Amino acid sequence: MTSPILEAKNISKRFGDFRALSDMSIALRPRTVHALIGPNGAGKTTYFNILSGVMRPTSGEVIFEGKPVTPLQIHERLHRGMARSFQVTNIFQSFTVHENVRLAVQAVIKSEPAVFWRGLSSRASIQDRVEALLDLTGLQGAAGKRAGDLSHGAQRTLEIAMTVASKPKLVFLDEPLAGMSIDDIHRSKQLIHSLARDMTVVLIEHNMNVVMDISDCITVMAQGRKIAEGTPDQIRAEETVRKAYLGSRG
Ligand SMILES: Nc1ncnc2c1ncn2[C@@H]1O[C@H](COP(=O)(O)OP(=O)(O)OP(=O)(O)O)[C@@H](O)[C@H]1O
Repeated sequence: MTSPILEAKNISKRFGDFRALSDMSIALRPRTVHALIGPNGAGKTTYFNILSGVMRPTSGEVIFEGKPVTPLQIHERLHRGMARSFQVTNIFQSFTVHENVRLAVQAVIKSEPAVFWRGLSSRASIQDRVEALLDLTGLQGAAGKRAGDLSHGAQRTLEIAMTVASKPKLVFLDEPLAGMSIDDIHRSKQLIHSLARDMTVVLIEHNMNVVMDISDCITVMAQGRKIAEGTPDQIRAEETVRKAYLGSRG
């Protein structure tokens, strides 16, 4: 079996006396889509923040490609190949789509070790990378538009283009399909699938139909614990999952 690209071992998180996460372990296989789901307050965001480096755990360890990354900051994790989306607030609304993507590519070149970006510092290769990202995300047609004039769905897609500018090996997407129209959801599902050809995708998503469609593996959380994990078919068949969701609605 392939070694996991990311592992979390026995992660716990306390906020004062409140235990938000208890003993959460996970192992992500390379080039898969892995979803975190669970009722409101289950601890998904806290776990996501700890895995991606926004927050430190109270105890436990995060390991990327066999090396501990628990104490590393986000930018240090980016150097290793872990990227995370930060919602549309990262987009420059008055700049064009092309300019936004170019800025993301240039920002990575500035911050990355030369070895990672060797051959990508010339103007032509920056342009090539921008075109490749626009192509990947289907945003070529909108390249000259002001980002602020895009639909919500297209802005989220732009955010993904900017997040993967660094060619990460692992990308964290926080509710990438939230607030999207049906058409946008369909396009974004295909985009997430195509990302997983080159990288591992970890996402939090509330739309269960989408999660079932696009995930290779799903971790179900409730009250700060993992209550189930498996393929969409395995999760559908889990009685504990049904109970957790019904419990949260009832
Ligand atoms: N900074 C914090 N200080 C205190 N409690 C917190 C903090 N962040 C989260 N919590 C609590 O931890 C629990 C888990 O929150 P978290 O946001 O991780 O859940 P979630 O599964 O992402 O929920 P949702 O689906 O509603 O976003 C909640 O009870 C929340 O109130």
